Amino acid sequence: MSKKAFQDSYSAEFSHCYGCGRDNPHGLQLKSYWLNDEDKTHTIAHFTPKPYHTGGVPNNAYGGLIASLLDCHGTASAAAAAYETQGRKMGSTPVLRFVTASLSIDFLRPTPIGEELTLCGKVTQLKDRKATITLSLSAGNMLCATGTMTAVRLKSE
Ligand SMILES: CCCCCCCC(=O)SCCNC(=O)CCNC(=O)[C@H](O)C(C)(C)COP(=O)(O)OP(=O)(O)OC[C@H]1O[C@@H](n2cnc3c(N)ncnc32)[C@H](O)[C@@H]1OP(=O)(O)O
Repeated sequence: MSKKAFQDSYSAEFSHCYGCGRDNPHGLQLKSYWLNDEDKTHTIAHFTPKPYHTGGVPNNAYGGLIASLLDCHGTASAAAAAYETQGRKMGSTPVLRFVTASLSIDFLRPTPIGEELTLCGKVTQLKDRKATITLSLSAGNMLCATGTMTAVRLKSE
């Protein structure tokens, strides 16, 4: 994908996140995007779990991995939506950076290892510093997990 990922617009100080930091060689380096340029309401990311991401049951991904992926996709989606609402280019200052205040996940069925996963997000509410995001994770047409997140924008100081 040639488009710039949301996380690639994070400033250097925010680029070491375990889940999505481009400067963390030990991390997952998740990259999130708008689903398409016309409809900037839905976000998407992809990730293929490696064998060492197993939760112990052979060929099934670790639940913590799924939580990490949804965590980073959700906060990135919140940031993108906040910039969009303000009509600003992502990454421009003052920086709009969100952290997870709460994350609830339903693990609907086992998530396979070695298959490309699709993460989807939608910011359903954005009010002052608080965003509500609905999330999903699928393998092919199989919905494996859904989530709801509250993300809070960091104060500028
Ligand atoms: C940054 C780089 C990007 C990568 C991010 C990856 C995602 C992560 O893993 S982030 C790490 C995990 N998260 C954290 O460590 C956050 C720890 N918690 C905190 O720092 C604070 O509790 C924080 C920032 C969430 C909220 O504190 P504070 O800034 O004082 O917010 P506060 O003014 O109390 O509340 C703001 C709004 O959020 C709501 N809120 C705060 N906490 C919660 C919560 N746990 N659940 C639901 N709503 C909440 C409040 O009710 C309030 O809403 P409203 O405006 O409607 O009244």
